[in-house]
Amino acid sequence: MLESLRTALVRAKGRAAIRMTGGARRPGEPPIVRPRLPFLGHALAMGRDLTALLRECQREHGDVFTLLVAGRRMHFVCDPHSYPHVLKAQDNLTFHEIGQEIGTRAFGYFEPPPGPDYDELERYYHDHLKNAALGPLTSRMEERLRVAFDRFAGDDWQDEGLFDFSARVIFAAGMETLYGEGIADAAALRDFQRTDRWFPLLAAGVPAGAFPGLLRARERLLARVDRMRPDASAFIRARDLLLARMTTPRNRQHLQVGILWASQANTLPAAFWSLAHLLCDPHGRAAVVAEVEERGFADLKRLPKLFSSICESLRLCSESLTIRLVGRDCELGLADGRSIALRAGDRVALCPQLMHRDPEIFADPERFRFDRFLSEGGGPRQFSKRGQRLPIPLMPYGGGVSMCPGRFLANNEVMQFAGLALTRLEIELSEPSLPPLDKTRAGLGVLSPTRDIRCRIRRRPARTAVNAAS
Ligand code: HEM
Repeated sequence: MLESLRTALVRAKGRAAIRMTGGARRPGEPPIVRPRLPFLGHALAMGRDLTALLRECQREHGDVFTLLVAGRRMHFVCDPHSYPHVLKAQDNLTFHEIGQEIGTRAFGYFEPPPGPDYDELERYYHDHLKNAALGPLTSRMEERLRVAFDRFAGDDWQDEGLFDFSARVIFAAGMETLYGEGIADAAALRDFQRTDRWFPLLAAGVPAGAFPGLLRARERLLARVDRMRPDASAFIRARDLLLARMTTPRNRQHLQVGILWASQANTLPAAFWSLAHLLCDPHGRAAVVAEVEERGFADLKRLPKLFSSICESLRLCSESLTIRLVGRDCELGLADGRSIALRAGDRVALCPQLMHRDPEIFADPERFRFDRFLSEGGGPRQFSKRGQRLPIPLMPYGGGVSMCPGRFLANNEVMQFAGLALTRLEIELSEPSLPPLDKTRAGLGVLSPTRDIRCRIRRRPARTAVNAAS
């Protein structure tokens, strides 16, 4: 009795030590970067500038180290050659629980129970967001973008914030492509932005009830996506019908709002940066405009310069973490032949932003070069580190089991947005350089600018309009 009490006390003390300071390091485990603040650990420094913190730790401790984040041990694997080792270790490293936790915290939904219906729900991403299904979505997006550009830009010059303008256009077109015409008015964008603003805190575990304005905005979005609209995309309609069979009406609404967030939250800032980078690069802009003018939008694969410039923008503005939960005590082999010991309950994280800004991989990494991802043979451009080709040099969409299922649609949307904006509009920036990234959302996807950038915009007069885009 006394013995088991003592064991329980020792275990509780061990757990408390881990939550406060990371606990003792066991043989084979990565070095622990001891935090200054107990429990919160490195969470605040991560919120200030994640990449700077990781770079500093990497310099001091090498390519693998452990940080304490809100009471959890998080092992960062920073050598990009080891990324596939983490992504493929699916027997020991899982994502499902992490995805569920974030979904419940941020959007208030609970996952429907496992079973054949659930597997079908997961398959919908594959059946409706890629391959043959992409054609109708992409055509619809182009049509809705043209309508949105006409709605938000006139024949006379108007002063605008470029971020604000881009968000209005891409939100209206993207939401209407998925959910149906007329659904994305100004109030919908406001409600979306209200819920998005609090996403980092919700994902970190602050209860939604702490933000009454958020709850009201969420309630209005739930009502907005509630109606099963006949002109919604096949993806949304199919999910609606399946969810109606699997879960409560209320939970169905929450799950559909989750998809709304996923489809917009990164696309808005990505669209802004893709356009802004090209506007600041006269050579890149001219090359992309000439390509679009010559080839049009009928086949986006025939626009490699535009595609390369979108990849380059994503390289510079995306800062997502790919996180896995360690299911049981195990060893993880790395690319250099070493193994690290992992404990059940720990987390393993990849931060592709370190790779994206590594000068050994991308020369002059802070500079936007529209043709960086253009290869002479037309295939994907190869990049290497330490003389070895990198298997995944660009990772704005995450990787492995949690890789963004909307990535093909997202690439197409951003290409169409930037290509149409440059060929249908005249845009003059009032400032020569772009604002810095807002690092407070680092780890959660594409970052917004710290402030908007002023510009003036008008529709391109008819005689100078570019043929392909008119
Ligand atoms: C430039 C735009 C986009 C970027 C950069 C982006 C990036 C990401 C990333 C990094 C993740 C998480 C991966 C992880 O945790 O490992 C994700 C998840 C997801 N994305 Fe995207 N995304 C974009 C647009 C879209 C679009 C247009 C859709 C359309 C429906 C979409 C649907 C989703 C969904 C449903 C998930 C959750 C998947 C899951 O939990 O298993 N995304 N996205």
